[in-house]
Order: sequence, then C-alpha cells, then structure tokens
Amino acid sequence: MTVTANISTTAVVGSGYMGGGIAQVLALGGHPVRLADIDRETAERARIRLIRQAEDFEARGLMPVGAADTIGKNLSAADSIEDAVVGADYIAEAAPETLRVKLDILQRISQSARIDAIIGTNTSAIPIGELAAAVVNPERFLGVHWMNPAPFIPGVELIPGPNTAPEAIDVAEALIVKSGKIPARVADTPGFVANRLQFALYKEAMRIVEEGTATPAQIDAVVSNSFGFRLALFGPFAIGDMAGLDVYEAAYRTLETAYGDRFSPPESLTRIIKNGDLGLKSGRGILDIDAAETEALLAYRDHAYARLSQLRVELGKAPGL
Ligand SMILES: NC(=O)c1ccc[n+]([C@@H]2O[C@H](COP(=O)([O-])OP(=O)(O)OC[C@H]3O[C@@H](n4cnc5c(N)ncnc54)[C@H](O)[C@@H]3O)[C@@H](O)[C@H]2O)c1
Repeated sequence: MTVTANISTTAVVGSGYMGGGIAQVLALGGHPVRLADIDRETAERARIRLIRQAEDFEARGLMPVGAADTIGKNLSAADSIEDAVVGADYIAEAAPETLRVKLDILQRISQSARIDAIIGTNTSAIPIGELAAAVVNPERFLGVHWMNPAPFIPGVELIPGPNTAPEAIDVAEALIVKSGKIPARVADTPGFVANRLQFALYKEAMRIVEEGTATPAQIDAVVSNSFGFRLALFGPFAIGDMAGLDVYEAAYRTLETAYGDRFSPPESLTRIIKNGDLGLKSGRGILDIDAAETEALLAYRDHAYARLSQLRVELGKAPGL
C-alpha cells in the first residue's frame, strides 16, 4: 500500500485541549483543518475558541502577526468524524485516553478516510500496536505524540506501530518539521519515552509526599530550581556525562541501601565505570561527545544556564504558585 506523499488538507478528531492546539499549529502552517468532535456544535464551539485564543496569542506576541487570521481561514467545523476525514491527507486523532473510545474512533476514521491518508494518534501511553488493531490499513497509522501546550512545546514523538510503512513515518516527520517542531522517532512501548520518564518522576515525587519528607510545593520548587532547570537545555545523559558517572554510581549505592532495588545502580552504568569511562572528566561517558568540544560544551552550558536564570527573573513568579 502506498501512503500519500504530500500533506495538504488535514482533519483533527477530538477538538479539546490537545486536538485544539494541534489544529492551531496545522492551520497556522497553511493546512486546511477540519475539526471533529462528538457533534457539530462541539466542533464549532472549539473552532471559535481556538480563533479567539489565537488572537490573544498574536496580541501577546506569542504567534506572528496575521496568525489568527490564517488560523481562522483554515479551520472549519465538521458535522461528524466521517465528514471531517473524508478528503484529508492527514488525520490527527486526539480523543480521550480510553482504549475503547480510541478503538471505536480509529475504526470510524480509517473506514471513511482515503485509503492512502496518514493517521496519527496523539495517545499518551497506549501502544500503537494495540490501537492499530482497529485501523483499516494500519500501514498508514502511527503515533504522533505532541506535548501540551502543542503550539509552544517543540518536541513531538513519532512512534511506528508493528505495521507502519516507513514512508508513513517519513511523511509525518516532514509535516512535523514543517510545523516548526522537533520530531523524535521512538519505539512502540507503553508510555513511549517522554511519558515513561515523566511518570516515573511523578510517582517518586508522590512517594516523597506520602512519606511526609516534603510537600508538593517544596518538591516543585526543588525540581524546577535544580535538575529540572537543567532539563530545559539538556537530557539526563548529557547531564550525567557532565556531572561524572562515578558520582552517579556512588549516589545510587546510597539510595539502594535506603530504598532497595528500585534504586540499584543500572548494570550498564557500573560496567561503563569499570571501564574507566566517567563522562567528560575522563574523556568518555555515555554519549559520544567529541573530547575536543569539551571546553566549548561547558562554556555553552554556563552561558545557557546564566541566560535561562535571567529569563526566569524577567518572566517573574508563575501566578498562583
Ligand atoms: N492533556 C495533555 O497534557 C496531553 C498531552 C499529550 C497527549 N495527550 C493525549 O491527547 C489525547 C486528548 O487529550 P486532551 O487532553 O486533549 O483531552 P480533552 O478531554 O481536552 O479532549 C478530548 C476531546 O475529544 C472529544 N471526544 C470525546 N469522545 C469523542 C468521540 N466519540 N468522537 C469525537 N470526539 C470525542 C471530547 O469532546 C473532547 O473535545 C489523549 O489521548 C491524551 O492522552 C494529552
């Protein structure tokens, strides 16, 4: 089966929080977007809300001049899912995160859409292989996982299912790049990469609260002012290589003694350390960082952290927190 090579017209099924944001991005990128929800009235209310919101974004300089007009011209409300997807090249599914609901909706989408139309689900954690069972021609189906709020968060995970055609991933990736986003292809496992990590952190944070060690507000302050601050610029492996992997291993040993197996040092970390690879300080760590770039990387890091600190001062305290 071949999939469409060019995406012009699009549909978004589920016009809530995520579907609304995805629709704004696609419409701003010049794609006609047909919005579908449980009924026409709901889709129409979403269309009006999304245009008003885009006007506000534009007025605050968060979207370019003319953005709301472009979005308004490209957005339309459909009578039904079938009506929305019938002529679309690309369909984003952003319905509630309930397996039964998604299976039903994906079946309806794939029965009514063109046979070569690409279908991307925005599921947060359900494996694509499980959802693909409901899709007619699953070769054109994949996970396209946007982050919230979609207009402003750069990353989008692309998750091929067991039957996804390579061309479908390529075309979806091109759409994401054209939309100004940064795609990452990841494997089809529950929670993919972003949510598996995010939810691991959330669970441990909740545990700290339950133990009475810190309050939610204290934990949020610690995270956003310390390692979470770094995460705006680097991932855990770059941070680990900069910190020193022997330090990580030693910390895991202490945590393992206190909290048990869930904090035992990862075997691959212990192996790397035994090899003498401790990160930047030994010239080699987990990432393949060019040793000749070490000084430049650290200079960049310091500059970026200082600028990020300044930006946070400029932005001020988040209201309500
Ligand atoms: N909220 C987030 O932070 C976030 C981030 C990334 C991914 N996601 C995922 O995106 C998807 C949507 O989440 P959301 O937060 O936008 O939810 P939401 O509740 O804001 O939106 C869901 C929309 O789907 C509509 N809907 C419900 N049943 C429908 C049906 N049978 N046919 C058509 N439309 C129907 C609802 O009326 C609603 O407008 C979920 O899979 C979620 O896991 C959410």
